[in-house]
Amino acid sequence: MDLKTIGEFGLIERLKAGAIVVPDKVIMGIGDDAAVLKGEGGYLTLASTDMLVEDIHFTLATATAREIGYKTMAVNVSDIAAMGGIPEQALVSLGLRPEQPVDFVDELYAGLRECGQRFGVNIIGGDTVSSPRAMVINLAILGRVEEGACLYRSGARPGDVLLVTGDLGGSAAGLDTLLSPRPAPPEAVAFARERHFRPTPRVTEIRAALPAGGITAADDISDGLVAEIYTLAQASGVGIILEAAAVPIAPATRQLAAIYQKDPLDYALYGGEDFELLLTCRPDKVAAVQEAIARACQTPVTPIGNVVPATEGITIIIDGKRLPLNPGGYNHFQ
Ligand SMILES: Nc1ncnc2c1ncn2[C@@H]1O[C@H](COP(=O)(O)OP(=O)(O)O)[C@@H](O)[C@H]1O
Ligand SMILES: Cc1ncc(C[n+]2csc(CCOP(=O)(O)OP(=O)(O)O)c2C)c(N)n1
Ligand SMILES: [Mg+2]
Repeated sequence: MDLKTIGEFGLIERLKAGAIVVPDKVIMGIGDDAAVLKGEGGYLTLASTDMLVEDIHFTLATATAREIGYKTMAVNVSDIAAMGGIPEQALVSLGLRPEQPVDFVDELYAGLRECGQRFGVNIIGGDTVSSPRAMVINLAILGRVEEGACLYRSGARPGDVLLVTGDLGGSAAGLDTLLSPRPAPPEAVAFARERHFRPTPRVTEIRAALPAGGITAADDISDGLVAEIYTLAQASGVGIILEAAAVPIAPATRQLAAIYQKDPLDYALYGGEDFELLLTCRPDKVAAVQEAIARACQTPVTPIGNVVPATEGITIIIDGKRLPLNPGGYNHFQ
């Protein structure tokens, strides 16, 4: 049996067995955006890692070293945000071809530091090795969250409202403009490429929202909204109704979808790499959460659906009809 058969998530399921040998400090191991460990001073410790591989996550033909660095830090910070946490420390590991210019690595680190500076993350170590072919950059991140405030994927309950920060599909639209350039309004292209290369991890948003209370679960959108809805629903043992018309899509993303003859909803549902937060919230707290985030920043927070009992399944309302939500999204190996 090869990896294509079981896919990325089938593989991760297998890796869980026997992984924890000293459970004392482990509150959450494999299975959420970050691992959760017992910490000190009223805080839990968060730990996560994400890797970017040449020609899978970026191509050197379309991405600058600075963009690759920025994005590597941002996607990791996003995993800490998805736990409700504050990012703090990073370790960076590089696999580089010997011919790669030194300037490239300098710029990569400029990007890493730029994003690190923005979110208060130190680079405290890492590893450097040669790689015969694809370039690889891995970042491991540590953060912290107050005991009792940590947000898991498993906390959603029937009756909760499904919320999403920002807007969706911009990153996928940006990828189209990079991989197959077509004549398009420069502002739309710039917007979408910014979404693709410099996503904003939603730390400010979630930190502002937590004191309002009522948020029951969180997950960041790396593999696509639908993939994360399935992940969250499965972890929480619930069903979901997604309201297609409510999914926030920026005008620039719609413009590009028209140019690429794509359905903008497809970008938003299946594109991935938006690094927005998918949240569930008790219905009586939605307004308070929205107000708390509005006080802290400009990022919109949009209700896009409802949590229902698992027996109702995972569905989407399109044009007034409730249909099964087709699973899909990014899966390494498939
Ligand atoms: N090779 C691996 N060994 C152990 N745990 C892994 C491995 N790959 C992924 N995981 C864990 O599986 C879970 C799901 O991973 P993933 O879907 O990549 O999360 P995310 O989308 O938040 O990065 C996480 O808890 C992650 O730490
Ligand atoms: C050249 C190129 N092709 C395709 C993509 C799209 N893409 C690559 S990985 C990915 C999903 C997210 O990456 P993953 O490693 O699964 O992140 P994680 O879920 O671990 O956070 C997407 C949409 C891209 N960014 N660049
Ligand atoms: Mg991952």
